[in-house]
Amino acid sequence: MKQISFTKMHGLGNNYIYINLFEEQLAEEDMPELARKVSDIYRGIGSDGMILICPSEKAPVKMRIFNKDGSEAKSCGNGLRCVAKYAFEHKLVQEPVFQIDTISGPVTAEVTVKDELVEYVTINMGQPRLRRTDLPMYGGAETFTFEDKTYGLTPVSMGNPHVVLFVENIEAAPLTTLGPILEKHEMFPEGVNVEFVEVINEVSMHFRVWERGSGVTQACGTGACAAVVAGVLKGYMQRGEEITVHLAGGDLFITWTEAGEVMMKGPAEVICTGVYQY
Ligand SMILES: N[C@@H](CCC[C@H](N)C(=O)O)C(=O)O
Repeated sequence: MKQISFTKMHGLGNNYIYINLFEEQLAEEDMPELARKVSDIYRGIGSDGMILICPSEKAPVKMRIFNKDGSEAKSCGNGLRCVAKYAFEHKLVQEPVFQIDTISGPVTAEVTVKDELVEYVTINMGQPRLRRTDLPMYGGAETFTFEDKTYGLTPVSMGNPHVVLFVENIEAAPLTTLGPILEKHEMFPEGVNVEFVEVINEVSMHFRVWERGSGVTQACGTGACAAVVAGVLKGYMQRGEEITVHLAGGDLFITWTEAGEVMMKGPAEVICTGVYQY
Protein backbone atom coordinates (compact mmCIF):
# COMPACT_ATOMS: atom_id res chain seq x y z
CA MET A 1 0.00 0.00 0.00
CA LYS A 2 1.33 3.44 -0.97
CA GLN A 3 0.30 6.75 0.61
CA ILE A 4 0.59 10.40 -0.34
CA SER A 5 -0.25 13.66 1.46
CA PHE A 6 -2.64 16.02 -0.30
CA THR A 7 -4.45 19.34 -0.01
CA LYS A 8 -7.89 19.69 -1.59
CA MET A 9 -8.46 23.22 -2.86
CA HIS A 10 -10.98 25.00 -5.04
CA GLY A 11 -11.37 28.12 -7.12
CA LEU A 12 -15.09 28.93 -7.36
CA GLY A 13 -15.96 25.26 -6.85
CA ASN A 14 -13.51 23.94 -9.48
CA ASN A 15 -11.78 21.56 -7.09
CA TYR A 16 -8.58 19.56 -7.40
CA ILE A 17 -6.39 17.35 -5.26
CA TYR A 18 -3.06 19.19 -4.92
CA ILE A 19 0.12 17.20 -4.30
CA ASN A 20 3.32 18.95 -3.27
CA LEU A 21 6.14 17.26 -5.18
CA PHE A 22 8.70 19.35 -3.27
CA GLU A 23 7.95 16.89 -0.45
CA GLU A 24 6.16 13.86 -1.94
CA GLN A 25 7.45 11.25 -4.41
CA LEU A 26 5.28 10.24 -7.39
CA ALA A 27 6.47 8.28 -10.43
CA GLU A 28 5.61 9.79 -13.84
CA GLU A 29 3.86 6.59 -14.97
CA ASP A 30 1.58 6.59 -11.88
CA MET A 31 0.23 10.14 -12.41
CA PRO A 32 -2.71 9.52 -14.82
CA GLU A 33 -4.04 6.61 -12.76
CA LEU A 34 -3.67 8.48 -9.47
CA ALA A 35 -5.61 11.40 -10.98
CA ARG A 36 -8.46 9.05 -11.94
CA LYS A 37 -8.44 7.39 -8.51
CA VAL A 38 -8.41 10.51 -6.34
CA SER A 39 -11.10 12.16 -8.49
CA ASP A 40 -13.57 9.30 -8.02
CA ILE A 41 -16.31 10.52 -5.67
CA TYR A 42 -17.22 6.99 -4.53
CA ARG A 43 -13.85 5.30 -4.04
CA GLY A 44 -11.45 8.25 -4.03
CA ILE A 45 -11.52 11.73 -2.52
CA GLY A 46 -13.75 13.29 -5.17
CA SER A 47 -12.52 16.12 -7.40
CA ASP A 48 -12.35 17.56 -10.92
CA GLY A 49 -8.81 16.17 -11.22
CA MET A 50 -5.32 16.34 -9.72
CA ILE A 51 -2.74 19.13 -9.70
CA LEU A 52 0.95 18.66 -8.98
CA ILE A 53 3.00 21.46 -7.41
CA CYS A 54 6.48 20.78 -8.73
CA PRO A 55 10.01 22.21 -8.69
CA SER A 56 11.06 23.93 -11.93
CA GLU A 57 14.22 25.37 -13.43
CA LYS A 58 12.26 28.28 -14.97
CA ALA A 59 10.25 29.51 -11.96
CA PRO A 60 10.02 28.97 -8.18
CA VAL A 61 7.17 26.53 -8.78
CA LYS A 62 5.53 24.61 -11.64
CA MET A 63 1.90 23.45 -12.02
CA ARG A 64 0.95 20.21 -13.76
CA ILE A 65 -2.77 19.46 -14.18
CA PHE A 66 -4.49 16.12 -14.80
CA ASN A 67 -8.19 15.99 -15.61
CA LYS A 68 -10.62 13.56 -13.95
CA ASP A 69 -10.10 11.05 -16.79
CA GLY A 70 -6.30 11.06 -16.26
CA SER A 71 -5.47 13.18 -19.34
CA GLU A 72 -2.86 15.88 -18.79
CA ALA A 73 -3.80 19.46 -19.78
CA LYS A 74 -1.45 22.33 -20.50
CA SER A 75 -3.05 24.97 -18.30
CA CYS A 76 -5.72 25.57 -15.64
CA GLY A 77 -6.75 29.05 -14.51
CA ASN A 78 -8.41 28.07 -11.25
CA GLY A 79 -5.51 25.72 -10.55
CA LEU A 80 -2.97 28.52 -11.07
CA ARG A 81 -4.71 30.67 -8.45
CA CYS A 82 -4.74 27.78 -5.97
CA VAL A 83 -1.09 26.93 -6.67
CA ALA A 84 -0.23 30.62 -6.09
CA LYS A 85 -2.04 30.57 -2.72
CA TYR A 86 -0.36 27.30 -1.73
CA ALA A 87 3.12 28.48 -2.80
CA PHE A 88 2.83 31.75 -0.87
CA GLU A 89 1.31 30.28 2.29
CA HIS A 90 3.79 27.36 2.35
CA LYS A 91 6.69 29.77 1.78
CA LEU A 92 7.79 28.23 -1.53
CA VAL A 93 7.97 31.92 -2.54
CA GLN A 94 8.67 34.98 -0.39
CA GLU A 95 7.36 37.84 -2.55
CA PRO A 96 3.70 38.50 -3.51
CA VAL A 97 4.53 38.60 -7.23
CA PHE A 98 6.15 35.49 -8.73
CA GLN A 99 6.17 33.19 -11.71
CA ILE A 100 4.48 29.81 -12.03
CA ASP A 101 5.74 27.52 -14.77
CA THR A 102 3.26 25.38 -16.77
CA ILE A 103 3.57 23.05 -19.75
CA SER A 104 2.44 25.94 -21.96
CA GLY A 105 5.01 28.33 -20.43
CA PRO A 106 5.41 30.51 -17.34
CA VAL A 107 2.72 32.95 -16.11
CA THR A 108 2.95 35.70 -13.48
CA ALA A 109 0.88 35.51 -10.28
CA GLU A 110 0.18 38.28 -7.77
CA VAL A 111 -1.37 37.37 -4.44
CA THR A 112 -3.51 39.70 -2.28
CA VAL A 113 -2.84 38.82 1.35
CA LYS A 114 -4.91 39.46 4.51
CA ASP A 115 -3.74 38.25 7.94
CA GLU A 116 -1.03 36.16 6.22
CA LEU A 117 -3.60 34.27 4.14
CA VAL A 118 -4.06 34.72 0.39
CA GLU A 119 -7.58 36.01 -0.38
CA TYR A 120 -7.37 36.82 -4.07
CA VAL A 121 -4.96 36.00 -6.85
CA THR A 122 -4.41 37.83 -10.11
CA ILE A 123 -2.77 35.84 -12.88
CA ASN A 124 -1.35 37.31 -16.05
CA MET A 125 -2.45 34.48 -18.35
CA GLY A 126 -0.45 35.83 -21.30
CA GLN A 127 -1.71 36.37 -24.82
CA PRO A 128 -4.57 34.30 -26.24
CA ARG A 129 -3.65 32.29 -29.34
CA LEU A 130 -6.20 32.76 -32.06
CA ARG A 131 -5.06 30.63 -34.99
CA ARG A 132 -6.99 27.39 -35.44
CA THR A 133 -3.70 25.51 -35.56
CA ASP A 134 -3.05 26.72 -31.97
CA LEU A 135 -5.83 24.51 -30.55
CA PRO A 136 -5.63 22.57 -32.91
CA MET A 137 -8.93 22.81 -34.81
CA TYR A 138 -9.27 21.21 -38.25
CA GLY A 139 -11.42 22.48 -41.12
CA GLY A 140 -13.03 25.85 -41.60
CA ALA A 141 -16.33 25.32 -39.76
CA GLU A 142 -17.65 28.62 -38.39
CA THR A 143 -20.91 27.14 -37.07
CA PHE A 144 -22.32 23.88 -35.73
CA THR A 145 -25.93 22.78 -36.03
CA PHE A 146 -27.43 20.74 -33.19
CA GLU A 147 -31.11 19.93 -32.63
CA ASP A 148 -32.22 22.43 -35.29
CA LYS A 149 -30.22 25.30 -33.81
CA THR A 150 -27.05 26.72 -35.33
CA TYR A 151 -24.32 27.94 -32.98
CA GLY A 152 -21.34 30.10 -33.94
CA LEU A 153 -17.96 28.61 -32.95
CA THR A 154 -15.20 30.89 -31.66
CA PRO A 155 -11.96 28.94 -31.07
CA VAL A 156 -9.45 30.39 -28.58
CA SER A 157 -6.33 28.84 -27.06
CA MET A 158 -5.29 30.02 -23.59
CA GLY A 159 -2.46 27.46 -23.62
CA ASN A 160 -5.25 24.87 -23.63
CA PRO A 161 -8.03 24.65 -26.27
CA HIS A 162 -11.46 26.29 -25.96
CA VAL A 163 -14.45 26.80 -28.22
CA VAL A 164 -16.95 29.49 -27.20
CA LEU A 165 -20.64 29.43 -28.21
CA PHE A 166 -22.84 32.49 -27.60
CA VAL A 167 -26.42 31.71 -26.58
CA GLU A 168 -29.48 33.81 -25.79
CA ASN A 169 -30.42 32.03 -22.57
CA ILE A 170 -27.72 30.35 -20.49
CA GLU A 171 -30.24 28.22 -18.60
CA ALA A 172 -31.34 26.62 -21.89
CA ALA A 173 -27.79 26.01 -23.21
CA PRO A 174 -27.23 22.36 -24.29
CA LEU A 175 -24.33 21.98 -21.86
CA THR A 176 -24.51 18.23 -21.18
CA THR A 177 -25.63 17.22 -24.69
CA LEU A 178 -23.68 19.39 -27.15
CA GLY A 179 -20.75 19.82 -24.71
CA PRO A 180 -19.53 16.20 -24.93
CA ILE A 181 -20.19 16.03 -28.69
CA LEU A 182 -17.94 19.02 -29.41
CA GLU A 183 -15.37 17.93 -26.80
CA LYS A 184 -14.63 14.80 -28.81
CA HIS A 185 -15.54 16.02 -32.32
CA GLU A 186 -13.04 15.13 -35.05
CA MET A 187 -12.48 18.83 -35.83
CA PHE A 188 -10.71 19.02 -32.44
CA PRO A 189 -8.13 16.19 -32.66
CA GLU A 190 -6.87 16.84 -29.11
CA GLY A 191 -10.35 17.51 -27.70
CA VAL A 192 -11.64 20.88 -26.57
CA ASN A 193 -13.20 22.66 -23.58
CA VAL A 194 -16.67 23.90 -24.51
CA GLU A 195 -18.03 27.19 -23.13
CA PHE A 196 -21.55 28.58 -23.43
CA VAL A 197 -21.88 32.32 -22.89
CA GLU A 198 -24.86 34.64 -22.53
CA VAL A 199 -23.82 38.27 -22.85
CA ILE A 200 -25.60 40.43 -20.24
CA ASN A 201 -24.10 43.78 -21.24
CA GLU A 202 -20.73 45.28 -22.26
CA VAL A 203 -19.11 44.37 -18.95
CA SER A 204 -20.70 41.11 -17.82
CA MET A 205 -21.66 37.66 -19.03
CA HIS A 206 -23.14 34.37 -17.81
CA PHE A 207 -20.90 31.35 -18.43
CA ARG A 208 -21.21 27.57 -18.23
CA VAL A 209 -18.55 25.01 -19.14
CA TRP A 210 -18.18 21.43 -20.30
CA GLU A 211 -14.52 20.68 -19.61
CA ARG A 212 -12.40 18.33 -21.68
CA GLY A 213 -11.60 15.30 -19.54
CA SER A 214 -13.79 16.32 -16.59
CA GLY A 215 -17.30 17.22 -17.89
CA VAL A 216 -19.42 19.88 -16.19
CA THR A 217 -17.48 21.85 -13.59
CA GLN A 218 -18.48 24.83 -11.45
CA ALA A 219 -15.87 27.06 -13.03
CA CYS A 220 -13.05 27.16 -15.57
CA GLY A 221 -10.51 29.98 -15.37
CA THR A 222 -8.93 29.50 -18.78
CA GLY A 223 -12.47 29.09 -20.19
CA ALA A 224 -13.57 32.41 -18.65
CA CYS A 225 -10.51 34.09 -20.22
CA ALA A 226 -11.35 32.50 -23.60
CA ALA A 227 -14.98 33.67 -23.26
CA VAL A 228 -13.93 37.28 -22.68
CA VAL A 229 -11.50 37.15 -25.62
CA ALA A 230 -14.32 35.72 -27.79
CA GLY A 231 -16.69 38.45 -26.52
CA VAL A 232 -14.19 41.13 -27.60
CA LEU A 233 -13.57 39.45 -30.97
CA LYS A 234 -17.34 39.38 -31.59
CA GLY A 235 -17.71 43.06 -30.61
CA TYR A 236 -19.82 42.46 -27.48
CA MET A 237 -17.09 43.74 -25.15
CA GLN A 238 -14.06 46.01 -25.31
CA ARG A 239 -10.34 45.43 -24.85
CA GLY A 240 -9.07 47.07 -21.63
CA GLU A 241 -12.43 46.77 -19.80
CA GLU A 242 -12.73 44.51 -16.75
CA ILE A 243 -15.46 41.97 -17.50
CA THR A 244 -17.35 40.16 -14.73
CA VAL A 245 -17.87 36.53 -15.67
CA HIS A 246 -20.69 34.87 -13.70
CA LEU A 247 -19.81 31.16 -13.50
CA ALA A 248 -21.87 28.45 -11.78
CA GLY A 249 -19.49 28.68 -8.77
CA GLY A 250 -19.12 32.48 -8.55
CA ASP A 251 -17.51 35.43 -10.29
CA LEU A 252 -14.17 35.96 -12.04
CA PHE A 253 -12.86 39.35 -13.19
CA ILE A 254 -11.13 39.23 -16.56
CA THR A 255 -9.46 41.94 -18.63
CA TRP A 256 -7.96 41.49 -22.10
CA THR A 257 -5.54 44.41 -21.88
CA GLU A 258 -4.62 46.81 -24.67
CA ALA A 259 -1.12 45.29 -24.42
CA GLY A 260 -2.66 41.94 -25.43
CA GLU A 261 -2.43 39.96 -22.19
CA VAL A 262 -5.37 38.42 -20.37
CA MET A 263 -5.56 39.19 -16.63
CA MET A 264 -7.69 36.94 -14.42
CA LYS A 265 -8.61 37.86 -10.82
CA GLY A 266 -10.44 35.58 -8.42
CA PRO A 267 -10.40 33.64 -5.14
CA ALA A 268 -8.62 30.44 -4.13
CA GLU A 269 -9.57 28.36 -1.10
CA VAL A 270 -8.39 25.36 0.90
CA ILE A 271 -11.01 22.66 1.62
CA CYS A 272 -9.01 20.10 3.61
CA THR A 273 -5.71 18.24 3.89
CA GLY A 274 -5.13 14.53 4.35
CA VAL A 275 -3.30 11.37 3.41
CA TYR A 276 -4.55 9.26 0.49
CA GLN A 277 -3.83 5.51 0.49
CA TYR A 278 -3.65 3.62 -2.79
N1 LIG B 1 -10.56 23.94 -14.92
C1 LIG B 1 -9.48 24.46 -15.61
C2 LIG B 1 -9.06 23.83 -16.91
C3 LIG B 1 -8.58 22.39 -16.71
C4 LIG B 1 -8.01 21.72 -17.94
C5 LIG B 1 -9.01 21.52 -19.05
N2 LIG B 1 -10.07 20.62 -18.68
C6 LIG B 1 -8.29 20.98 -20.31
O1 LIG B 1 -8.31 19.77 -20.56
O2 LIG B 1 -7.71 21.80 -21.04
C7 LIG B 1 -9.37 25.98 -15.56
O3 LIG B 1 -9.76 26.53 -14.53
O4 LIG B 1 -8.84 26.60 -16.47
